[in-house]
Amino acid sequence: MNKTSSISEYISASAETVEAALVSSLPAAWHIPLPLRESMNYSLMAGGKRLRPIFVLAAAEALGGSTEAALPVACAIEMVHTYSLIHDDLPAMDNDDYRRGKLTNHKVYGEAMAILAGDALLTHAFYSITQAHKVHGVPAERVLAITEELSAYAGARGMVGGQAADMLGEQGLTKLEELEYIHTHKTSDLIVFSLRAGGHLAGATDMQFAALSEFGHAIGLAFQIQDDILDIIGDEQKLGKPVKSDEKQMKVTYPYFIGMEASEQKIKELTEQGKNALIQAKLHNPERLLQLADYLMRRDH
Ligand SMILES: CC(C)=CCC/C(C)=C/COP(=O)(O)OP(=O)(O)O
Ligand SMILES: C=C(C)CCOP(=O)(O)OP(=O)(O)O
Repeated sequence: MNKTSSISEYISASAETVEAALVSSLPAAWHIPLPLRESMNYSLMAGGKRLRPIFVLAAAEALGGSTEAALPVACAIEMVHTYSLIHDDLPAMDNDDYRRGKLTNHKVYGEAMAILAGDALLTHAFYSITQAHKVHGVPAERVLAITEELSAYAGARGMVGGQAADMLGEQGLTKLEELEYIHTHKTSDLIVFSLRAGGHLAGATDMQFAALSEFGHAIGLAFQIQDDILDIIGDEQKLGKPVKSDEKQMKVTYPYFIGMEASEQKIKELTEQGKNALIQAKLHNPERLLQLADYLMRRDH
């Protein structure tokens, strides 16, 4: 992809590359019960913006690394994200019927198979990461660091912890800091992981890792606030999932806490803050990451 293409063209081309890799990520030769294989592929191949894998590729590129070798890690984070959406939609959690413009996984395959598809996608993500070393020759110590970070950012002290706090918060949040904790872990952590994984693949320095983390944290918070705004004013067709879902579940969100205008202002501030952190780190080629941040601030799906 040449440097002068627009950010939308860059996103479409990167998403296509990721999807091609995802299609063959679950080997056809493996003996897997058919409904489980279908249920995994149903959600994995249902579309979605592929934002997190694009961040892996763009971060590797920002540091002059290979995007080809980054693909197994890009696929891995999309598998973790997809598992989290399957489980988030279950009756025991958000109880949603539509996701990515299609019926949710449990609506098609039943709750038991949806839970198992999520479990299998999470497990397969760790297998996929090993392929960065075995197939693409990424040094084992870099793959080890990525594995350790995925377990941290996706697990109990990361996304799962954030989701648990979100569930507990439905009983009544009183402080903005509590909401920020939830967003940091539920949403930012996978974005921070994606950027840092790109950093590991390309051999980032400590200063570069710090900038990638700060950028990811800020962009992740802005992303979740935008998600909550779109839940109020967004278009269900474009989003591919129901709106007014937060209100239905009486979820306390940024627009509820500080109002719509202040939430939009907060998104702008966080985006600027994230971009500044990146600019100061003087990466080799940060353009795409900076453009992605601006693009996400204006997104409608
Ligand atoms: C361990 C699990 C299940 C994690 C889920 C994490 C997550 C970010 C869910 C979607 O959040 P949301 O409910 O705010 O978004 P949406 O509007 O897409 O449902
Ligand atoms: C963290 C949130 C808000 C869940 C939805 O994430 P995305 O908006 O990235 O979902 P897809 O495009 O992958 O479906």
